[in-house]
Amino acid sequence: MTQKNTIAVLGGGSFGTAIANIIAGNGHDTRQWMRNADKAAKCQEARENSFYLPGVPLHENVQVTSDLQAAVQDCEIVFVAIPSSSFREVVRLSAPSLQENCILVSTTKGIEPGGFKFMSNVLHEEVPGARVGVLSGPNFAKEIVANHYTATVVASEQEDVCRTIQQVLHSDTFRVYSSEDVFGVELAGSLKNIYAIVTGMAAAIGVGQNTNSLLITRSLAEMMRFADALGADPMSLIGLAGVGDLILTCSSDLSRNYRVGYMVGQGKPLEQAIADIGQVAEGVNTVKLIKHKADELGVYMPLVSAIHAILFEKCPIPEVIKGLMSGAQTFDVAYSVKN
Ligand SMILES: NC(=O)C1=CN([C@@H]2O[C@H](COP(=O)(O)OP(=O)(O)OC[C@H]3O[C@@H](n4cnc5c(N)ncnc54)[C@H](OP(=O)(O)O)[C@@H]3O)[C@@H](O)[C@H]2O)C=CC1
Ligand SMILES: O=C(CO)COP(=O)(O)O
Repeated sequence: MTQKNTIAVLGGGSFGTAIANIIAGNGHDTRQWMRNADKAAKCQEARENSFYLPGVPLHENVQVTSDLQAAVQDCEIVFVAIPSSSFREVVRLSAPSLQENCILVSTTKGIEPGGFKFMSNVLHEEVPGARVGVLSGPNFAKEIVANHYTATVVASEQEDVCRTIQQVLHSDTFRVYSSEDVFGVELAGSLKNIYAIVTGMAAAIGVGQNTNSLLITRSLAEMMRFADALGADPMSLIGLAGVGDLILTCSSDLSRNYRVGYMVGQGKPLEQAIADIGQVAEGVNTVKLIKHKADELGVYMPLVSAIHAILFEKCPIPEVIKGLMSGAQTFDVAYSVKN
């Protein structure tokens, strides 16, 4: 029998709601914070987040509130499921009411705009001395709440943080693997969004399975090259947070990033595609940041350059594909366990 905790989830979107339901289902007192008071009241009253996960009952142990300080007060653990663009602002506002020694876990798969900081960096900066973890893996919120068998990864430099989060989230349908490589896991979760846009676009122009397989595999090669250049362990990219999430989001229109790519592939302007999704697609901002970093470091990332050219440089898709197909034919596998 695991200990009963008081746990907050910051974020009223689909993933925050899915995580809150898992925690509550394991018997913990769960508070879900959302910024919009009307939405919070409706969710609390109707026992359903009809805005992001319609038709899914909220577990009775979930209390929804728009009062941030009340949400985090006395919590042993706080999950932060806020888009990267607002993540720092929310953590900063909550900081004064956080219990000393509480565990902070980011579920956000993105990089802060205007710099190159991951959410674990933001948590450490805003709450010095915090015990920090990150959660990432092939985890569509809709499938989690439908109880499809799912696994994820918690990464932390502190082993007891991983163990606690594993206990809090483990259920009959949800498994949590651990990792010490916070940077590798965050990098994986952020990078895969870019390639979900690429494969979504490819699907829209009618490519076959050969092409999809080519794209996913070469995406992984780029991800590993980039991780290596940044001093992360490329091998972390072959776990659930890397390959697992890459396969998931590059193969399904449940992915919002994939859907953005699909719509742009059909000829819709990027801004319109983002508006039509109505939820966060982190990959759009991540493309810009990774392209800039890859250029700075001299890392060869042809797919990142290609999608950047299409989304932000107005390059026609057929021309970009021609460029990709006529590029240098290099080594297939650049890493070996023997090295
Ligand atoms: N959905 C999924 O399947 C998964 C998502 N993730 C990651 O989780 C993170 C959150 O995603 P998800 O829940 O899906 O996102 P959604 O788009 O479903 O929801 C975003 C939520 O963030 C809130 N929000 C936006 N801006 C602010 C702000 N300035 N202050 C406070 N709240 C704000 C929105 O509030 P409002 O409604 O008021 O606009 C909404 O509740 C993302 O980084 C995503 O990559 C990870 C795994 C799976
Ligand atoms: O990360 C996800 C599933 O693991 C969700 O992907 P999207 O953000 O593209 O919807």
